[in-house]
Parts: sequence; structure tokens; C-alpha cells
Amino acid sequence: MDVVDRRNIATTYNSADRCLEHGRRRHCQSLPTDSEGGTVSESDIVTFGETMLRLSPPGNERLENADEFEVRAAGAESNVAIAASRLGASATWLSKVPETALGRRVVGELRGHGIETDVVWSHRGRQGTYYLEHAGKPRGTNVIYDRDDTAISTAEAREFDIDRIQDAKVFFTTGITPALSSTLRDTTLNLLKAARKGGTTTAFDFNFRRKLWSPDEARETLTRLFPGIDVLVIAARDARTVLGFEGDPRQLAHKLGSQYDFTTVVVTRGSEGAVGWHDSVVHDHDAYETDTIDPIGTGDAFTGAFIARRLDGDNVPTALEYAAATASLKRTIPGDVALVTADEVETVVSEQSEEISR
Ligand SMILES: O=C(O)C(=O)C[C@H](O)[C@H](O)COP(=O)(O)O
Repeated sequence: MDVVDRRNIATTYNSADRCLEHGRRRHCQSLPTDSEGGTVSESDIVTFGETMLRLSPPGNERLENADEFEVRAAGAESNVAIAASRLGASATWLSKVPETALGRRVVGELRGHGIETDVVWSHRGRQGTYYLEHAGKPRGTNVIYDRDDTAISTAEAREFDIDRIQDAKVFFTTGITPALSSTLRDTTLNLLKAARKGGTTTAFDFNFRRKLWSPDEARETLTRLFPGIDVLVIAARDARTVLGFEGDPRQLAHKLGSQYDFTTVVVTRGSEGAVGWHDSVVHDHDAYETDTIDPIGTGDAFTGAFIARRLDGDNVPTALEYAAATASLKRTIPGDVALVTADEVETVVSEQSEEISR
């Protein structure tokens, strides 16, 4: 049986079931408290999605020949939460995780990165993993997913604390989540709707993953979510290959912004930076130069930083600048997660980075 159990995850709800039944917390008889009896903190940003265990051979060893793996927690939505928190936003990651050593490993690692976790522990379903083989051209870095029959694939909106989402300033998820199961397609839609209903800004990274579904399936599902999204982040290549839009990134941002009801559209263009559409104006920012150690998680670092800076009151061009700086720093760090400091980001923005700092 799946249970909502927050006992060992920082917070516990005295009357969780009743709260869930009745929806908004104002219908609950007691306020949620943490294990020390304090009030549950509201987060600036709440994210929802799967976090996998990432297994990668050290260096450039091939998977088929690997004797050992480096193990790290990795998932778009937790990566975004961590990047946002590194830039000063308070962040919570929501998910459904198997009550196993692997599930506990993921949650423990994320908490170690300073974000709050609010997890439905499940006695059914697996912990997703992915195998990563780093390589340069002409092979390129390769990912093998093992995420069938996971605990999160059965997650329904009613299992989560909707108050947390409605009390946050931003709710964030990605196009990866609805790719994982038909249940998660409904859940993603319902959580976005609930966020909107509570006045929470919704942000979404399109994040098309060809190894999870086809462009046609993705287009059909994700465009259905668009009316519930305020801030869309999308790679230029996904706007072209999945949505069938044409033009340069500025034109793509403008077309997406005017065709749908987004308040902000950010189109990322890899090593060439990103453009942001807001109030019918398009702004662009180049990527910063970087020596790449690990490219995975660059997009998530960018998005987390963009959201954090917007929450802090930056306009779109300034938020793009900090997002690009955070993304460039991420590429120098092994693992999915942008373990950067706000000072390092400032240094990149003011273009004072040095090869050796002493
Ligand atoms: O692929 C998935 O399904 C994941 O959730 C984990 C990925 O490692 C991150 O999403 C990284 O994505 P980028 O920031 O675009 O490099």
C-alpha cells in the first residue's frame, strides 16, 4: 500500500489525510508541523518529478567495460530546485519514491544539497536509474534509462500536499514527467491546474527526451498542458522538431509567445545562449565560455537560476544573464547538480573569472 509518510522527511502532517481529502489547508483542523513542532515552511519554488540514481563509470570508461560506477542523484526537477536554492530561493521537491535503500539514497542526497523534500513513500514500484557514458565527438555522451515500473509512474495528484504547491510562488515541472506514464500525464495536468487555482506561477521546461517517447506523442501531450503554463523554457531544437515551428531562436520565442498564453518564453540555444520573450519583447544573452567537465544538467542549472533571479525581482534580461552564468559554471562540475555559489555566479557575470583564483 502506498502511504503519505513524511515522518523522516523533515515535515509531518498531524491531519494529513483529512487535509488531503478536503484540499486546501484552511479546511484542516491543525496546522502542519515539523518533527520539532514548528510550522512547515513555505517554499518559493516547488518542483515535481522523478529523480533517478545516475550511474557513470569514472572518467571516459565505457559502460560495457566498467568495473565501478559513480553514483549520484539526478533528475531535471530536483536539479532545478537545487540550482534555484543555490541562488537564494527556498525550494521543495515533490515526488513518489520507493521505500527502499535506493529511494532513501536519492532523498538523503537531495536533502544534503539543502532542498526540502516532500515525498510519498511507496511499497510498490522501482527506483529509476540511468547509466551515463561520457564521450567526446564523434561518439558523444550517451544515456541509457532504466525507469520502467517506477514508484513515481503511479503517482496521482491526490497523493500530494496541494497546499504546498498553492502556497509557493512558483510550481515547476518538465516534459519528462508526463513522458513516464499515462497516469503521470493526468497528474502533471492536475498539479498545474491546482497551482494556477492557488495563484501560483507555473513554470515548465519542455525537455523532450527522444528515448522516452516520440515527437508526435510529446507534441500531443505537452501542447495540452500549455494553457496551464505561465513560463515556458524550451530548447530551439525541440520547438522545431517536436512542435514544428520554424525560424531562428528569436522568431521561435516570439511565435510561441504570441500563439499561446505564456507570460514568458525562454528559448535555449545550447552553446549560443538563450533568448527570452516577455511583454512582447525578445531579449537575448550569449552563453559564457566554459571548459566542460560534465555537460549534463546545464539546462536545469540555467532554468533554476532563471527562476530564482526572477523571484528575486530581476527583469528578464538580467535573469538570463545569471542563468547563463550558472549554466556555464555547472559545466565545470561533475554530476547533474549545479553545486555553485551565488558568489561564483556573480564573478562570472562580472566577467572576472580567472584560471587560478588565489
Ligand atoms: O534526462 C532525464 O530524464 C533527467 O531528468 C535527468 C537529466 O540528467 C537532466 O534533466 C539533465 O538535463 P539537461 O540540464 O538538459 O542536461
